[in-house]
Amino acid sequence: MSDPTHAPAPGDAAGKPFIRVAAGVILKPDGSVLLGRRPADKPWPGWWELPGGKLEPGETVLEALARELKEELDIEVTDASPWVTYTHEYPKNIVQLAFCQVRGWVGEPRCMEDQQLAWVDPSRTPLPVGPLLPATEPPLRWLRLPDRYLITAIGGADGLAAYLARLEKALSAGVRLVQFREPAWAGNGAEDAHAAFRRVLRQCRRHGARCLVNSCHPESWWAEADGVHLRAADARLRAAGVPASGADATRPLQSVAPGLLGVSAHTAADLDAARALGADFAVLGHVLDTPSHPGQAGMGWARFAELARDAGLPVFAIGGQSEATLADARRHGAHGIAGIRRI
Ligand SMILES: Nc1nc2c([nH]c(=O)n2[C@@H]2O[C@H](COP(=O)(O)OP(=O)(O)OP(=O)(O)O)[C@@H](O)[C@H]2O)c(=O)[nH]1
Repeated sequence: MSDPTHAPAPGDAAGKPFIRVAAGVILKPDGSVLLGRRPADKPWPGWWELPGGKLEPGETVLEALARELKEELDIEVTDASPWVTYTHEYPKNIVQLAFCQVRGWVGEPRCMEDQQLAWVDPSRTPLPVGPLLPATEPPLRWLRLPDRYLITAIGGADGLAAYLARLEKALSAGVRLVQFREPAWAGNGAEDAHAAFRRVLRQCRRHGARCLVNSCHPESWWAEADGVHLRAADARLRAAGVPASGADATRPLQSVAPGLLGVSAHTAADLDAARALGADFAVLGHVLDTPSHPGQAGMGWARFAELARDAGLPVFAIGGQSEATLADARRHGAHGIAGIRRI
């Protein structure tokens, strides 16, 4: 779970200058990301950051990004998409950073401003460079989140063997984040579902994948998992400090469920709750029509993009998602895709 104090765009309530910045998360196909070391003549000299800089008046984020990466690295951006916009309060100013993923460019990045450059594998901890600017730590952490999130729909004991075979295929194909979610388990009740959860967990761990447990399951299971995924209503109650039935909403989540914290969201208020709780990510939808919500139209990509832009944390798109929609999801600001059937 991350530090919950970073709300987006608090304005300059503290009387500090408010600065808007576009920062490039320049990614090679092997997952490595480009960092730059700030030159000696700038504030925070020697600290590492993502390439980018301040928006000029009238510029969009993507325009500022393209200009800055040309000036700083001498590359032409050909494929960039918004990712997470995050606000950090420094002692002297408030910086709103629009982190954008850059997956296509022309030219070889080179130092144009006396900075030092390094390609690093974000999964390595500690990173093999010096200290990162405080506001640059969250995006490096978010890069460790897989971009596909599989949610179980086993149904009951009768379906378990077939499901485990499907899960094995998904894990072998590279899925590294799974959520056990069985709100209507059919069979011999909770004990049976608990045994199924443990089997799913073991299978995930054999592949180095993390398995979160949905908050529809008893709190007593949560510490066994690699994190918890809160339903939207549970997250709103917890964010408001209201005790939920069957769970002690006032107990700090970290003490009940160490590890990752995911939150389901359908509205801006749900995303606010996710951020207030310091969630690592949210799952927003449903975006496209899906058999899980028959007769209910999806929110569509335009609304998804609008909500994701202000979320302040990585957002997975859910509803009608599959490998075929991953590029669309990224273009609209998603970190990745989540789903039951086609992940
Ligand atoms: N490009 C970039 N800036 C960041 C990151 N993290 C972070 O806090 N910042 C802050 O965002 C602002 C970026 O502005 P900038 O690079 O255009 O300007 P600067 O203050 O370095 O100097 P300058 O305006 O004199 O060139 C700085 O205040 C910097 O501290 C990051 O990862 N990348």
